[in-house]
Formats: sequence, structure tokens, C-alpha cells
Amino acid sequence: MDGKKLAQEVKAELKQRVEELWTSKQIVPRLAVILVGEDPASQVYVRNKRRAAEKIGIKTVDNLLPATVSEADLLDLIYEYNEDPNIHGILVQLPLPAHIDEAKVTHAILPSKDVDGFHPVNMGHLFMNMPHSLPCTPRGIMELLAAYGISPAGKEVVIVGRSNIVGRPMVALMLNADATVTVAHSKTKDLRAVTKRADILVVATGRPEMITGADIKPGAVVIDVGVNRLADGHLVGDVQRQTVEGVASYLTPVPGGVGPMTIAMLMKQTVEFAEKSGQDGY
Ligand SMILES: Nc1nc(=O)c2c([nH]1)NC[C@@H]1CN(c3ccc(C(=O)N[C@@H](CCC(=O)O)C(=O)O)cc3)C=[N+]21
Repeated sequence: MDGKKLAQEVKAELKQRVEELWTSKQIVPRLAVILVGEDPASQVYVRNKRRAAEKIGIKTVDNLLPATVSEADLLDLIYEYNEDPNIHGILVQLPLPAHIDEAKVTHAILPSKDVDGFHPVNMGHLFMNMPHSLPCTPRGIMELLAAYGISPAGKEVVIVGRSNIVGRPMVALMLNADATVTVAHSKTKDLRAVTKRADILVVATGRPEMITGADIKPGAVVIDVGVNRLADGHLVGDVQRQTVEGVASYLTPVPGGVGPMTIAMLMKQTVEFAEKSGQDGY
């Protein structure tokens, strides 16, 4: 499944929507991005986000804060953006340094500007199937499946991983799409027996190549959320491509699968927020 190509298509459509928003309402979508510290992987993502935004016509307001910034100063910056009517979305790149409470920071973002969908209010709405903001990675996965004509309705979907960023919201999205959902994680007994049941398997564990061809049902659709940089510099997923390729009907590559879709969905959410701005409650 070609996430890179689909992401290009999504971004081309967004570019048109951004032009329409300017023509009809003179609004330019604006996204505030906050990066704390100098984690090299985070710097790459933030740069990719800025590049994608520029191409679409979204303005990004980048904030590079030193790793020593206090939690209070970071919160103050968020409050400023919360109040600023010209900012439609706020993103704080995770992980944050250990002295800063990630929950406190993500919960400080106004739910209506929470482009990542991490705020408990947005997570709650999502679980009740009345979403306002959708977490970018799970949403990107749903769009990939839809583009390939794969409907989760009635299927056995197994999600490996229960993070707040991917696993848990993925459960909600799959449930909302009428799948029969199972969540496996590090304490699951006989993981292979569980993953082998899956018609659609979503793997988001952060453990390089942990899922092999022996773990999946022939013909399964396998979604690899992992982005693991090995010591030799190359990038692998949580799925072992060589052994899974011959068994699965579809597999998302790493790189070029879920990653580019995540960025495309961030852009989509920002444009949607800008389109809604000024309406009741926003
Ligand atoms: N507040 C917040 N929101 C996030 O959405 C968020 C975050 N923090 N922290 C880190 C993770 C990770 N993440 C990725 C985004 C794009 C690629 C991506 O485009 N990957 C390329 C490869 C990039 C490379 O070469 O390193 C690909 O898979 O083709 C990967 C990972 C977003 N995250």
C-alpha cells in the first residue's frame, strides 16, 4: 500500500481547499508547532511538517524551545496560541523532556485547536463516535484502507499496541467503522494466536520487526506503524517485511506507508479547523 502516493493526492486536494478558503473568507490556515529540545528524529518530523504545510498554503508558526524550558513557560506559550484567533491548530511535538508533564501540556491545548486529537475531550468524543479532532496516524490508516477498497466492517481487526497516540484511538476508529476489535499488548499471552486471527492487523509497538510471516493469517491486511531507526542508519518497521510480504494480501511499507499519511492528516485537520473557525463553539 503506497502511503506516499496517497498522501500526495490528499495534499493536492487540500491545496485546492486552502485556495477556496482564501477566496471565500480570506482565511489562511495557521498551525503553531512547538518543538522542545534537539531530538534529531523530532527535528526531521517538524521539518517534514513545515515543508508539507508550505506546499499546501498552510502557514506554520515554528517555536524551537531549549530542552531546559520550564513547564510554566511552555504552558504560557500554549495559552497565548489558545487565545489567538489567527491560529487554528496547535501541535506540541512529543516526546517532551522528562521534567515536563506531557499530559499537563497536551491537556492545556484548547480542544478546538488540538490538531493531534490527544486532548481527553477529543478522545472521549472519538470513543462516542462523535469526533471533533482525530489522531493523525489512526486516521491516516483508515484513509489508506478506504483508498484500497478495504472496509473494516464485520472484519476481525487486531491492534498490537495500546498507546494513547496510536493503539487506543485506533480501537475507537475501528469500532466506529463496525470492526470486531481485539487489542493485544506486551502482557498478552500467546500473541501469535491472537495476531493470526486478524483479517486486518495493525502493529504499533515500537519493537523492530517483531511480527513475522508466521504471526499472520494468509491474505491478511497488515498495517505497519513502526518507525525504527537501526544502528546502521536504515529505517525498519515493527513488521518483518521479507517474511510477511508473501503471506499478506497487503502490507504498508516503511518508509512510505503510514508515516507520510500521518503528516497528510495533520494538514487535513488544520484545514478543517480553519474552515470551521468562526462557527459556533470554535
Ligand atoms: N505531537 C505529536 N504528533 C505526532 O504526530 C507525532 C509526535 N508528536 N511525535 C513523533 C510521532 C512520529 N510521527 C511521524 C510522522 C511522520 C513520519 C514519516 O513521515 N516517516 C517517513 C520516514 C521519515 C524518516 O526518514 O525518518 C516514512 O515513513 O516514510 C514518521 C513518524 C509523528 N509523531
